[in-house]
Amino acid sequence: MHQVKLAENIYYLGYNDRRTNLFENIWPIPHGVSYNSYLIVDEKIALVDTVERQFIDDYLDQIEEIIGDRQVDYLIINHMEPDHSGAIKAVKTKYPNITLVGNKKTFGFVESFYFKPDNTLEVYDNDTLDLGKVKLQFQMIPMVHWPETMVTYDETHKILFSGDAFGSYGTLDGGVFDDEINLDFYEVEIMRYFTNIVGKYCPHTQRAIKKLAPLDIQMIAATHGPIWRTDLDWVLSRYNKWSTYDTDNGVIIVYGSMYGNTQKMAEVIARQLSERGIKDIRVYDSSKTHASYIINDIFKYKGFIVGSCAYNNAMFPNVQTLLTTIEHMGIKDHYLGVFGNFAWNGGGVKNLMKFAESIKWDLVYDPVEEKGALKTDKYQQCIELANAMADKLLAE
Ligand SMILES: Cc1cc2nc3c(=O)[nH]c(=O)nc-3n(C[C@H](O)[C@H](O)[C@H](O)COP(=O)(O)O)c2cc1C
Repeated sequence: MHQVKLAENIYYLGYNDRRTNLFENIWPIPHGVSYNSYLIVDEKIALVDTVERQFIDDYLDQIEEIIGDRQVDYLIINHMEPDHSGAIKAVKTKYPNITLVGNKKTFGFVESFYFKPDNTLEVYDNDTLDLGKVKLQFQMIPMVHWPETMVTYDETHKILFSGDAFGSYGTLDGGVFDDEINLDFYEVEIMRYFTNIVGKYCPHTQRAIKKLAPLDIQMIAATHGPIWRTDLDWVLSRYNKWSTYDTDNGVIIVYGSMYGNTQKMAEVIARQLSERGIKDIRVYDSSKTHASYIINDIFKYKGFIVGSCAYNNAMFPNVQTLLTTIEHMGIKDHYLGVFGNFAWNGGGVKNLMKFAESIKWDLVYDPVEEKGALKTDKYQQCIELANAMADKLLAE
């Protein structure tokens, strides 16, 4: 097997998952995902995180191929989510004297998921661990994106083992380091990973970025996606932009429509936005496009216009699911427009307005609600809604 090294004695031990359709059983991963673990072979031997359980056998074989009959002394647990902690039990069984390195919260999770840990090293901010040539330092970055999350910094090689922070969807198809890969592919995958998985924790991400800023980081080795050793700014600048809700001047229009009346309103609004010079307009049918992609675009563009037909006194179910996810993520700082369609007592727009009240985005125009086919009066209001959105965006 190829041995991929980050430094003379630091090995990449990663696996590509091209079988799983939904990450966390929610988010589509048509281009798969990698689970990255790292092995540091020094006077002491340390693993940094493990892999998803389907890869356990080969993972243990790979470790043995590198270290022979030496023992692994430390397992550093930056993050306990099972896609990285899945092999902990197997590693402990194979190397029973191993010391688990984590923080106060880590070991509680180890007990919840696997076993009561007996041999542990509890670390705090700035604590260090000496492996011989390699000196490791620990920093806590809670809620990026679990409570126990921490990062491990190799002071000797200036490598940041960052856990899920700076991770990406997408398998590593041969290329492992950023300079081995055409990054256009990851442009989409890394943003979707951030917005889907870490997006709820933007303030925590900002705190983490500021906390890690004083470190001289020459390489970032995350638990998913490429290892960054050449253009670190590529990933750092993007994480910084997204986690500050820094959006561009575009509009996402999402609708829920059974028979096309709500869709028609969406088309009118989209065309008027275009006539006003807005170039980035994305129109999505909530039944067709997974929330993963729509949420991703909400992190890209400042304008969001949502429409729904009335459906059993409520809004269209797929729109409801999307809005619940957006609300739950607490995405901030957008312009909002609302429209819909009904036949008797409504339910769509009424409930869209509840979303508007709770999300507290800037509602640019009164909600537009048509009964059945789009007629002149409401057509005009769709135009005015689009104009109000364009006015806001063009004034930015
Ligand atoms: C299953 C179903 C449930 C509906 N529930 C409501 C409702 O609760 N209130 C209402 O005013 N109209 C209701 N309607 C009527 C639709 O909202 C109306 O026909 C609307 O024009 C559909 O918009 P669309 O063409 O975008 O699907 C319902 C229609 C269907 C088929």
